[in-house]
Amino acid sequence: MFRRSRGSGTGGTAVAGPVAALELDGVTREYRAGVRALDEVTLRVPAGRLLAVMGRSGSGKSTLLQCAAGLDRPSTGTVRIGGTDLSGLDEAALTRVRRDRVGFVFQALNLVPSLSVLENAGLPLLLAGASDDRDARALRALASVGLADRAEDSPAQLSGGQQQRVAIARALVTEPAVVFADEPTGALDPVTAAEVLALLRNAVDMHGQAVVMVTHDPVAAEWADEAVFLHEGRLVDRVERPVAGQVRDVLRTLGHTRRAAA
Ligand SMILES: Nc1ncnc2c1ncn2[C@@H]1O[C@H](COP(=O)(O)OP(=O)(O)OP(=O)(O)O)[C@@H](O)[C@H]1O
Repeated sequence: MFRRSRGSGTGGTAVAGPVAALELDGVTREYRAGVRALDEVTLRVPAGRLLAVMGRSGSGKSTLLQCAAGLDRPSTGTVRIGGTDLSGLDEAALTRVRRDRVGFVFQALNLVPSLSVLENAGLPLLLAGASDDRDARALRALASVGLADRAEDSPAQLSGGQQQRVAIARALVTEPAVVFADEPTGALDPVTAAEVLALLRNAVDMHGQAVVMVTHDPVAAEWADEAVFLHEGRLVDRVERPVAGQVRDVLRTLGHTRRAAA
């Protein structure tokens, strides 16, 4: 059984200090003029911290993740990854930041079915042009999620939880400073979800990575050092060391249905 534990953390999202793994300053994203999917969001995620991003459907969570990860450009405001201001980068430089400093885990697993588990885990290294030690690094990443013995299988031969662990190995293989996870446990049963969350927690506690995780699940949020809450694009609340009951209360206050906050 996995036990939830937390590292010491290195301060809240709003605390100034040494260069943060991720910083958003006044980030606004308008898909249509006058309609703000994100509205002046400011937050700071130091290395060694797991942040849960919560809020009802349509509150801007995915938009925040996309802007923070350099997959989308804010309308106004600044995103910095490891101190690098993304707005100053052209597409090629932005691609390099995404490739070298960022890892992604999505609910839709998007493993490549025609590639082996090992090849999937090593894909970011292939895209980065690393050749010599690609398989060894991919195997190490697979070992870190307990799947070294499935390296030669195809993704279809694995369970949903195992596939999500491959997706985590793939996100960690480049040893990125920041890992973004969009509903990483949304499709998993509670035990398998706990295994996946333990892996993200381990990345934070053992390797000092920053993890930003979108989740609807108050129990998943308990694995975070801090939960922040979006409402109509605005960051309206934050809870240090969240516990599920407290998170449910905040979600209800923000108009979550009982079912969504269960
Ligand atoms: N590409 C787009 N074009 C126009 N509007 C968009 C686009 N993407 C998102 N939106 C709008 O921006 C707002 C925030 O959407 P977003 O997907 O970030 O919310 P969310 O909190 O992630 O929702 P969910 O929990 O349902 O995934 C919503 O009103 C949505 O309709």
